[in-house]
Amino acid sequence: MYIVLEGIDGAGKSTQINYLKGWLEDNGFKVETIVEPTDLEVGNLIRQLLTRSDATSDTMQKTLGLLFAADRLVLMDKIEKLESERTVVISDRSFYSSLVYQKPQDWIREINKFAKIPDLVLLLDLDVKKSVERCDGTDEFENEEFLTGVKENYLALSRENDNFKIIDANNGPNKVASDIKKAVAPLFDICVDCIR
Ligand SMILES: Nc1ncnc2c1ncn2[C@@H]1O[C@H](COP(=O)(O)OP(=O)(O)O)[C@@H](O)[C@H]1O
Ligand SMILES: Cc1cn([C@H]2C[C@H](O)[C@@H](COP(=O)(O)OP(=O)(O)O)O2)c(=O)[nH]c1=O
Repeated sequence: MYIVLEGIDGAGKSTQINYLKGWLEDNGFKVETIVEPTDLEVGNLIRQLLTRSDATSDTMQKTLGLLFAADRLVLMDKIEKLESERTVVISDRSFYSSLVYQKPQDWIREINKFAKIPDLVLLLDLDVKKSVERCDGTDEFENEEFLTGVKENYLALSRENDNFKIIDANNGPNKVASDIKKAVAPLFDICVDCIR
């Protein structure tokens, strides 16, 4: 099982992944978490480029698109191996992030053709103003105008793909965690009514 948390910067992905991992482990499942970009060589290069003032330029967005795809490629074997060992994989971001942050979208789809399609995408939908408030502003993407476009792109993707479930990330952490559990429970035959 390959589950992905998506959402704009500061939506609560890292926070919720830890809750979800613990809950699934309490229900008897083996769980591994991964994050994009990785902390490997390509991922570290990406994080450096994200702080450049021209990070949102057309050329840099194409460069970043290629680098994110290269960084992701390495993860595909890891996901395959974990799934073969019946381990649940929960990822902080996926190729959907490239589709909503980079452009042109048809080209991004092309260079990510290798990427595995998640069984479930939990889109943590947060108000853009809250996102900017929560972020430290180190990367160029963390501005209201850019993230407004990203949020719209996410919602468009959720309308086009039936593996997406939208979670209201404007609520407190416990309510968000409860909504995520209710969305995930059916995949694991866990009783939804037992979730507080
Ligand atoms: N539901 C929430 N309500 C208020 N603050 C939150 C919530 N979830 C996370 N935060 C805070 O917002 C910031 C970003 O959370 P994080 O989980 O790192 O988001 P992401 O991984 O999506 O960037 C952190 O300071 C975290 O403590
Ligand atoms: C995986 C991925 C991330 N990103 C962006 C989203 C974030 O702004 C940044 C990742 O930096 P990060 O600090 O991990 O942000 P977040 O905690 O919000 O995930 O890279 C892309 O633009 N394309 C991608 O394919």
